[in-house]
Amino acid sequence: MDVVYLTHVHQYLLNFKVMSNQTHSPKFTVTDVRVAFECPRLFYLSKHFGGKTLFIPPDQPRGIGKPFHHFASKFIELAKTNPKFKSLFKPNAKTLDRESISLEMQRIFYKEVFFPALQKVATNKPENVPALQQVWEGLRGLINHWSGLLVTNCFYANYNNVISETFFSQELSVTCDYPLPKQKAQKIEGKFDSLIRDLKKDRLCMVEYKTYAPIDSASQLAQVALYSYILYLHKQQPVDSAVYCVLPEFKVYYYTWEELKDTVHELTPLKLQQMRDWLQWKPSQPDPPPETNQPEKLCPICPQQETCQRYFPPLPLDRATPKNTTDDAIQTEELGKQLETILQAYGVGVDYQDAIVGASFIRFKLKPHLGVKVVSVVNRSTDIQVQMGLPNLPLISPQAGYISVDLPRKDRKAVPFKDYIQKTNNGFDIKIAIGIDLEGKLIEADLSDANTCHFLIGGTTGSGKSEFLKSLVLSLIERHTIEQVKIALVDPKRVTFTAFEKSNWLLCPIIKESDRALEFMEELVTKMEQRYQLLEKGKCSDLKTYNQQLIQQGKSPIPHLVCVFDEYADFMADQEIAKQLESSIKRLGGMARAAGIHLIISTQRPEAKIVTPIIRSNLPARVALKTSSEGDSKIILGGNHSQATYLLGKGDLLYLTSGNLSRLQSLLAS
Ligand SMILES: Nc1ncnc2c1ncn2[C@@H]1O[C@H](COP(=O)(O)OP(=O)(O)OP(=O)(O)O)[C@@H](O)[C@H]1O
Repeated sequence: MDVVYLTHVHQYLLNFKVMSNQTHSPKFTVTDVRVAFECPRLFYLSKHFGGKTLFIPPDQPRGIGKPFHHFASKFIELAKTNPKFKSLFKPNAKTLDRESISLEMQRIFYKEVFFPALQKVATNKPENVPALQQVWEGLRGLINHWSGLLVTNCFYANYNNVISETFFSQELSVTCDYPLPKQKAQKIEGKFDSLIRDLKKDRLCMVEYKTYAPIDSASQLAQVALYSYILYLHKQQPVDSAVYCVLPEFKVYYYTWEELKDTVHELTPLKLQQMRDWLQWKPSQPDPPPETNQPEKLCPICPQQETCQRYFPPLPLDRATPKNTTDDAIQTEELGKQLETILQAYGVGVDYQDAIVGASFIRFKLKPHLGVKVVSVVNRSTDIQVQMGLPNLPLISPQAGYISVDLPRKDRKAVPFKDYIQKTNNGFDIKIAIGIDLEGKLIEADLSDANTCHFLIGGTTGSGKSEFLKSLVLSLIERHTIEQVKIALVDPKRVTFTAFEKSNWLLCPIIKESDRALEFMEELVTKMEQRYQLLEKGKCSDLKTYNQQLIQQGKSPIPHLVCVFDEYADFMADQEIAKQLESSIKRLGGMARAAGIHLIISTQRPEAKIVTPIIRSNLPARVALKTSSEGDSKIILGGNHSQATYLLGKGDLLYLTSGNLSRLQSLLAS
């Protein structure tokens, strides 16, 4: 045990003595409330011993929060006082160009404030320069966003006042006595980053900056809801909230006061009471503050991991939660009942029917009472997330006879490839493995079927797209001979398909360059045309029948060709290449199935300009792994299918074929 830790414990015991003599409760900050939502143990440790409380994902920058906050408020200060900023908004609002205003504001701020500071740091502490460069990246996004707001506000305010009316105030300390049951109250203090006004909406908005992408959106919501509430008390008017995540890329999470006001009263009193109870706990007592309900996500990046492990050692075995199936079933039943109760509390009457435990999530079946609309359950997804402490919104969908609410499993299981796919010969059926359904059944797609002959696959980084593509290719290899199928792999990232580099099933070496990819797509078109001529001669409608004919004549069949194209967005940056690629996909998509040629095209960035309508309409089957937005999900799955954004990543996927959407877990091949 180190000395610092022992000193902390000693300090704590002293504090504890003082605290336990107090009759009134300790003060909480809004940050304490956020931390308590994220992890009661981290809350406890930070209140007693201090220390860091941010869960920063490992790949994101550290130590830039303070300088970022400093420069963000410097920017507002400069914008309010420097006449050059004002003059940018002098022309008629209709003629203002947001982009050039943004660049000009960045230029002035860089010259007058940021660059001198950077120079100083470069001279005195050159090791801090990279961090400052990241700060600048974040500031650019922020200034860009604000320029948009200022331009809009110019329609509603005189150019002279628009800046001061927009940036209402900064870094303001606020406090309130939050009412608790039995006439008690809890003092809460907080210091928010900025208060701005959207003149179009005629709304104040509290802004929190974050220099990393927060892991737990539920606690973020609880935090901003509390700020909005305190500000509402102070200002006596509705106050929206926004979280600006400035890095790794600028993103705004916006919550209206109407969305927040219920949240705050539903969540805060119970949490405040729990926080008071947790703080009373002493190491010698039973029932310490519980661990976070997202241990998999948060514990590995906990800033006080070691202290926590020392302070809250695992329970002895006889007290640890038993892990037998009866208890699992009881827990599932309890969760189902909890869902029922939560929805009931919002006036949404449902009956919990039963649950199916899948590899990565549990599907709860809820039957809405007669007259209860499905949408009223869907609309409560944020409340379910917050009340049940879920890392993401749950996926809620109407099903035949019930509404399904999918909640993530804490102990999710991988589905090993070898358990489902054995070396077999599929004969003329060219099938690929998609994943395992809730009943544990392998779902496959037959590439000869017009609905599943070509695939569009999308998913953000970490969604499990590469693993999915690998298991798909392996399922072809394991069950088909090289006479039945040949595979072409296009891999601009150069790392996805390395395991297949020497495979006998490859039609040609793995394609990594855009020129070669274009050439190859042209070759596929030519091959398709040649095959059509053969089919015509043999009077066959497709390759399957033609091959049957060949085999009857004692000849070798012609193999199906499956082209798996990873990250094709990388090739769409160049307009000329994009056009040619699109034209090949169009020709192949429309006709290649009959010739036994199949396209499986995947992208990490399913943006409209990459997944163009032509590409979409020629790739009928879709697989969406977790996407980074609802919009991306809609682009892959079409229509209004925004669900892929609520998937859990790591191979959790939605498979759309002939209008049916199924949630599957992809196979993991070692
Ligand atoms: N089917 C699966 N079952 C269990 N874990 C999986 C599965 N698929 C992926 N994973 C896990 O998720 C992580 C990310 O997977 P993968 O590399 O395939 O993601 P990706 O979407 O291709 O992301 P990137 O584009 O960043 O490589 C992997 O480390 C892997 O361990």
